[in-house]
Amino acid sequence: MANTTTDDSRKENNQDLTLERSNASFNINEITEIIDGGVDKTKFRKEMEKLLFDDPLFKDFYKTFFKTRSELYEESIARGVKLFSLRQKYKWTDEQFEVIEDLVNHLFGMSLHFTMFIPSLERLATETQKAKWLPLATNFKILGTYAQTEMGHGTYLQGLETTATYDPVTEEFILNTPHKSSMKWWPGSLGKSSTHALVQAVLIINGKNYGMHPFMLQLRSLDNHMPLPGIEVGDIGPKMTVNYNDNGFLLLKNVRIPRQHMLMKHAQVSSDGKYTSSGPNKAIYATMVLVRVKMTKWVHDALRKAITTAVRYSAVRHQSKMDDSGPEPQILDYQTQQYKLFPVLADTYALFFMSRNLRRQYNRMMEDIRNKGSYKMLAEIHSISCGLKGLSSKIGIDGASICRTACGGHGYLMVAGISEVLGLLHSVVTAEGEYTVVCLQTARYLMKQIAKVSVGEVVTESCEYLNVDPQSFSCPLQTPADCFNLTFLCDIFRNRANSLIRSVASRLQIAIESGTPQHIAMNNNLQSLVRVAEAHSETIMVLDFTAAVTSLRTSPETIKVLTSLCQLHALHTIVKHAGDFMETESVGLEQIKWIREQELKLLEIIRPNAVALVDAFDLHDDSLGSLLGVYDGNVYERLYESTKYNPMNQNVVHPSYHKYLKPLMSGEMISKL
Ligand SMILES: CCCCCCCCCC/C=C\CCCCCCCC(=O)SCCNC(=O)CCNC(=O)[C@H](O)C(C)(C)COP(=O)(O)OP(=O)(O)OC[C@H]1O[C@@H](n2cnc3c(N)ncnc32)[C@H](O)[C@@H]1OP(=O)(O)O
Ligand SMILES: Cc1cc2nc3c(=O)[nH]c(=O)nc-3n(C[C@H](O)[C@H](O)[C@H](O)COP(=O)(O)OP(=O)(O)OC[C@H]3O[C@@H](n4cnc5c(N)ncnc54)[C@H](O)[C@@H]3O)c2cc1C
Repeated sequence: MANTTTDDSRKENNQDLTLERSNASFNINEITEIIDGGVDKTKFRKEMEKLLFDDPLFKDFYKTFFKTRSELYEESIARGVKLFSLRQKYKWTDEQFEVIEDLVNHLFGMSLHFTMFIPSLERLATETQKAKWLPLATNFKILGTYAQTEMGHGTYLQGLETTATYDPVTEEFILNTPHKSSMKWWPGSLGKSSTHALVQAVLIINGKNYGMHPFMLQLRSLDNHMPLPGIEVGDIGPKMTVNYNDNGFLLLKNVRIPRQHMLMKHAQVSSDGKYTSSGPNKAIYATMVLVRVKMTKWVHDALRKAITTAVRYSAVRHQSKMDDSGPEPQILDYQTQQYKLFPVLADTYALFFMSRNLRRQYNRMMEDIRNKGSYKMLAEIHSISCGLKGLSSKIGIDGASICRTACGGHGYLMVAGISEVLGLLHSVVTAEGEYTVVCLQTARYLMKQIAKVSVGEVVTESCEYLNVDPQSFSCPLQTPADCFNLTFLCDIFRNRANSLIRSVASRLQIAIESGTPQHIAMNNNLQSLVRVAEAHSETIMVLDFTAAVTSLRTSPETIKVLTSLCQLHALHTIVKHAGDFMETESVGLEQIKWIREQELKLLEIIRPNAVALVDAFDLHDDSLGSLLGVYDGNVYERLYESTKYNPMNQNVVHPSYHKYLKPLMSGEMISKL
C-alpha cells in the first residue's frame, strides 16, 4: 500500500516504481508508524506536511540551489519567522518542533534559538534567571545563540580566551576577547540575526582563573538591531553547506554586564566576589550532550534522504545490458549496485533504532537530574553520546557518498539533493565535538571501565560485556546459516570490542609501568583508542538494532524484512572491519568467507522490498529535496523542468557572450593585446 508522500501535481507514476511497489512483501505503513512513533504521530506529521508544503515558502527545496547567499539567508529568516509563529500559534511541543525541523531539512534561520539557546537557559540558569529570560526567549522578544567556539579553540575548552572579569565595585563582569584568536567564531545565527548570546567565557575574580562559565550577553539593540557599544559582530563567510546560516564572529571590548548575567545554576559569584559551585563541574557542558544525542537522529534523517533518492533512482534508471538479447535492466538489478546501496539502507535503519534508544536513555538521565538531582548517569550518557555521534556521522558521510556515486552523473547535480545531505553530514562530523575528539572521550571512559573490571568493581550498562574474559570465547558460527543468528552476531561484536579494549588498556599499562610518561603513552596509542571507541559504538548499534527487531509487535512480514536488514548491518560491519574481528579471534578465516557469502544472499532477499523499504520513510517530495528521488519517479521530466528555473538560462544568449566571447572570436580581443 502506498503512503501519500508526494505533492498534488504528481504525474502518473513511473511504471518501474509501480511494479516495485506492488512486489513488496510487507505493509509499509507498519514501518512508517514505528519510525514516527505511532499512528497519532504519523497523522501529526502528515498534517504538518500539508500545512508547510502548501506554502510556497517551504516548497520546491531544489530552488534553493540557484540562490545567492544573501537570498538564502533572507529566505531562511522568512522561514524561521513563519515556523516560530506557527509554533506559537499551535503550541507545538519541543518534540513536535523536532519533527518540523526534519521536514524542512533544518533550513530556516535562528534554528539555534531552540536547539541550544533555550536548552542552555533551561539547564544552566537559576530559577530566577529562567523566570526572567525564558518568557522573553519563548515569546521571541529576544533571539539567542550559543557562542562558545573561538577562532583559536573549539575542541580544547580549557584553552578558551574570552574573559569575564568580575568588578565588585560596580557588581559587573567585564567581557573581553583580548586577542584575534579569542574572538568567537562559528556560532550559528550570530552574524546577523541574534540579539543575545549565551557566551562561554573564562571567569576571573581577583586575578584568579575559575575556568569556563556561561554568561548572558545582549549583542544588539532591541530597537534598531545595531550592535551595542564594545561589540563587533558579523558573518564568517561562505561554507561547504548551511550557507543560509549566518555563522558569525564576535569581538568584545570591555563590555560590561550585570553580575546577575552569569548563569548561576551550577556556580555562583556573590556581590563581594566569592565563588561557590554546586553539582558536577561538567554540568555546564550539558547543552553539548543534548545536541550530540539529537545529532544521531539528524544523521538518520539525512541518510534516509540520500538512500531514498538512490534506491528510487536505481529502480527507474536503465543502463547497459546483462545479456545481449534482453532489455537494459534497472541498475538496481546489478549485484554491485545492491552491494553499494543495501548496506546503506540497513545502516539507515540501524541509525534509527540506535538514536531512538539513545534519546530514551538521555530522557531518563534528565528525569533523574530533575527529580532526584542525581547526575549518576551523566558520565555514561556523555561517553555513549560522544561515540555514537561520531560513529553515526561517519556512517552518514560514507553512506551518502556511496549514494551520490551510485546515482552516476546525475547524482553530482545539486538538484539530486545528495550533495546537500553530504554537506550537512560534514557539519555534523565536526560541530559539537570533532570526530576524533569525541571518540577519544568514549575511549577514556572505556579505559576507566576496564580498570574497574580488573579490581572487581561493577561496570555500567553499556560496558557489561567487559565482565566476560575473552579467553573463554569461541566463535559461535559453526555453519554458514549461523551467520544469520543475531544472538551469535551480538556476541561476536561484544567479544571484538572487549578484546580491543583490553589490549589497548594493557599496552598503556605496560608503557606507563615501564616509565613512559602517561601523555606519551596515550599519544602512542591514540589511534587504537579511537578504534576501541568505534568498536564499542558499533557494538551498541548492533545490540540496539537487534533488541528492536526482536521485540517488535507488528506483522511477521515486517519483522522478517527488518531482521534481514539487521543481519545485513551486522554482517557488513564485520566485513568492513574483518581485520579487527579476525585479530581478536572473534571470527576465523572460514567464517569470514561464510559471512561474505551470506551478505550476498541477503542482497537477493532484500531486493524485492528495496523500494518499499525507502517508501516506508514516507518522505514528502518537498522534504526529500531531490529531483532524482521523487515519489512518482518522473526523473527526466523533473530534471528538464529545473532548467527552466535555472537563472543561467534566463537569457538565451548570456551577456558574457557580447563582453568576452564575441571579441575573442572576432579577433578584436587579440588585436588589443
Ligand atoms: C537535506 C537533509 C537534511 C537532514 C537533516 C540534517 C541534519 C543536520 C542539519 C544541521 C544544520 C547545521 C549543523 C550545525 C548545528 C549544530 C550546532 C553545533 C553547535 C556547536 O558546535 S557548539 C560548540 C561545541 N563544542 C564542542 O563540542 C567542544 C568539544 N570539546 C569538548 O567537549 C571538551 O572540551 C572535551 C573534548 C570533552 C574535553 O574537555 P576537558 O578538557 O574539559 O575535559 P577532559 O578531557 O579533561 O575531561 C574531563 C572530564 O569531564 C568529562 N566530560 C567532558 N565533557 C563532558 C560532558 N559534556 N558531559 C559530562 N562529562 C564530560 C570527561 O569525560 C572527563 O571525565 P573524567 O575525568 O574522565 O571522569
Ligand atoms: C557548521 C558548524 C556549526 C557550528 N556551530 C557552532 C555554534 O553554534 N557554536 C559554537 O560555539 N561553535 C560552533 N561550531 C564550532 C564547532 O563546535 C567546532 O568547530 C568543533 O567543536 C571542532 O573544533 P575545532 O574547530 O577547534 O577543531 P580542531 O580541534 O582544531 O580540530 C582540527 C583537528 O585537530 C584534531 N585534534 C584536536 N584536538 C585533538 C586531540 N585532543 N587529540 C587528537 N586530535 C585532536 C582533530 O581531530 C582535527 O583533526 C560550529 C562548527 C561548524 C562546522
